[in-house]
Amino acid sequence: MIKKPIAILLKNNVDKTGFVSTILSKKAPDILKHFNNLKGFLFSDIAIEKFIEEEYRYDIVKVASTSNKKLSDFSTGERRKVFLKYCLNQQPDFIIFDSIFDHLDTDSQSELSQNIKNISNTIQIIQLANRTTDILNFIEHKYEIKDNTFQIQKLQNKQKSYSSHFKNKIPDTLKKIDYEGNTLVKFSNVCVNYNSKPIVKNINWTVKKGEFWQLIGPNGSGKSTLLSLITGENPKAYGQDIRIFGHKKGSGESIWDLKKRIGFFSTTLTELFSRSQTLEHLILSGYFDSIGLYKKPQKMQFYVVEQWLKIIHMAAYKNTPFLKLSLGQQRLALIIRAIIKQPPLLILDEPLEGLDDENTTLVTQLINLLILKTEITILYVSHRVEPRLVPTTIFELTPSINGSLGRIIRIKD
Ligand SMILES: Nc1ncnc2c1ncn2[C@@H]1O[C@H](COP(=O)(O)OP(=O)(O)OP(=O)(O)O)[C@@H](O)[C@H]1O
Repeated sequence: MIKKPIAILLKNNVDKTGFVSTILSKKAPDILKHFNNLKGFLFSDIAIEKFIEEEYRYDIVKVASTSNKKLSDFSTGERRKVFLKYCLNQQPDFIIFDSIFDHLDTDSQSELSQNIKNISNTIQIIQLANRTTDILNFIEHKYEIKDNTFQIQKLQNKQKSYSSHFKNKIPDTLKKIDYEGNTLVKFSNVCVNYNSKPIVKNINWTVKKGEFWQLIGPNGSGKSTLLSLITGENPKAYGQDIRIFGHKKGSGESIWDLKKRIGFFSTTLTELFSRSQTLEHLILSGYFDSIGLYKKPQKMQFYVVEQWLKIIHMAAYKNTPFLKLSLGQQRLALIIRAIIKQPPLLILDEPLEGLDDENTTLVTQLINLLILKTEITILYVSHRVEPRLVPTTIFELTPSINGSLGRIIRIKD
């Protein structure tokens, strides 16, 4: 008989990978002991990353074999959908679903919730969540793990409220990188195709100093593609009418000139940091726009990082190798890395994914403070509605057969 589904809330300081591996290696503790006789499968970002790496290393298509497309060529949301199919094909006795709503648009979130509910009739489900609001509403057995003893306790129903992490100010940086102009990004009739499939069509978009934009649209509509045209990582930018910081794309500006003025965070960034650098060095590398730390930072830069580590309650992890931190901690650190130099343009691609309730509050407060106290322009991508985050303007992508079309929605002046 299939036992009832259970949900476990984990704080970001919990070593989730370690916890999952105790279950999959049949060493599950406490109330999970009965899983030790069963075959399990993990549905998570980390599992997906492992398959991406394998497909890349052996140049194979393993997961989406029917479409013959590598996982890396799907958008983050699409990847999760094809991975779920693969997961079910393995016919496990139980599935651990981790952070299920991350990267999914609202329709896909409801579809997946319904799918998991149906699956739970035949396969035992363990849902791992970082945010209380993410726990599936049909799950009655709710628990929490607060630290790396992996002790499982009944989840308290009372929601905790978190006070301000900032005393109305953020750590100052050494020397701000200024941009004199007023227009940071200007797209005129921009179109992108991949393998002759149109992705975005005739995009007209102007981003000005101090604005706070949210980029929305369903999975695969082209949000990350637009951002990669700005950051200089997409060769499709050439030959288009795109002006970044007043320079026309392809007019001779170097990628370093561009990187200097942009702070960038995406959940996919974690994949790039494979060497064993410490948390402190990782954040410091934000001053130099490099993946590793190759220059000696100034004393003041060390000091600023120290201030930030205190704010995010991670001072004790200063010398911990970045890859030893939990995924939520890694993401929080990468957000601070993007902000540390206080660039004119800050791009945050799904900054709240994988954060627990407390860290979500922290990053929300931080974004609001940046908007209130600095001239930083923020482009922010999220599928979630965060009531505490109110962008000034929304750029919405709506898919069409000829590629997604853009629409601007002004919220407030
Ligand atoms: N290198 C590539 N080769 C082929 N197709 C690609 C490539 N990169 C992206 N695509 C496709 O382009 C489309 C847009 O992808 P993009 O990542 O910009 O979407 P998105 O709106 O950010 O999606 P999500 O919300 O799921 O993150 C998707 O259909 C994706 O499969």
